[in-house]
Amino acid sequence: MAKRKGSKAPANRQPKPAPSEQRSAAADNATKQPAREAPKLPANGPSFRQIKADKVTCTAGDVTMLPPTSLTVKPGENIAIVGSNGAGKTTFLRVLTGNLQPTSGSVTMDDLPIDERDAGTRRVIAPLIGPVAGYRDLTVADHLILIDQTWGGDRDGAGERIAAVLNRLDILRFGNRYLAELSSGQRQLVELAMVLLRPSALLVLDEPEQRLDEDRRALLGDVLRERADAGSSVVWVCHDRELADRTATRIVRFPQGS
Ligand SMILES: Nc1ncnc2c1ncn2[C@@H]1O[C@H](COP(=O)(O)OP(=O)(O)OP(=O)(O)O)[C@@H](O)[C@H]1O
Repeated sequence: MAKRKGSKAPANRQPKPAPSEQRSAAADNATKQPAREAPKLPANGPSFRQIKADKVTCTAGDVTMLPPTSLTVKPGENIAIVGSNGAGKTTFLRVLTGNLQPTSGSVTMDDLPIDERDAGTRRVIAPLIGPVAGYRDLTVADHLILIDQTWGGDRDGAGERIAAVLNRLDILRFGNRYLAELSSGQRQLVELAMVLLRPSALLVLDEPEQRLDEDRRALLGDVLRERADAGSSVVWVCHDRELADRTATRIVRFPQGS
């Protein structure tokens, strides 16, 4: 039988794995790390001196989505925003992260305007606001590798970094699952892993305690405290007042002045 020209690999050389196989190998490494006492996650991002929202408002037609609100965030702060449904908390997080332009007022980082399309803004702020879209045919570890590599992680260290985040959130065993194979609480933890993994100096989280049981809420509190202790900052909306009280360095009630 005729052989196709050049189809035979040299005997002393293994064929190179396809990029997708390389990624899967890294994913396997990420999920095969031995279970151990989860160490604290290192602070892993750039820095800022001050992020300042100055009298921002948002309106849509005759609806006031956000009444005048001001907030200054400094490194190491862990600020929990609390308040009733419809008070404008999510709207404020979107304005703070540069996802939504305020109708009036301004948001600046070190005196420059915030804009989520700007790479400098995205390097500093890691938002988790609303549901995260995922790929049906990528596992949890595959998603994390995508994020790690997109944010410039070195390839050799990816498995270890991903295992550390999964381990810290006690979800290492779900690394090889598809997102559709997770419970809503497990999915919430995976989405948290996605923002914890990437470099940032400010985490902005909308109700990260949602769908978590009591133990996982306590774990979430520990992880957020660690981030702030390491000099990173956190601004999060929380409907669990007890968790907010024992976790945050500052509580801000919305609407302001109420
Ligand atoms: N796209 C929109 N168009 C018009 N009004 C909106 C829009 N999105 C939100 N709103 C309104 O803006 C106000 C603030 O909404 P927002 O989601 O910021 O509240 P919240 O404090 O996060 O509430 P919750 O605690 O229920 O999550 C609400 O009255 C809401 O109905």
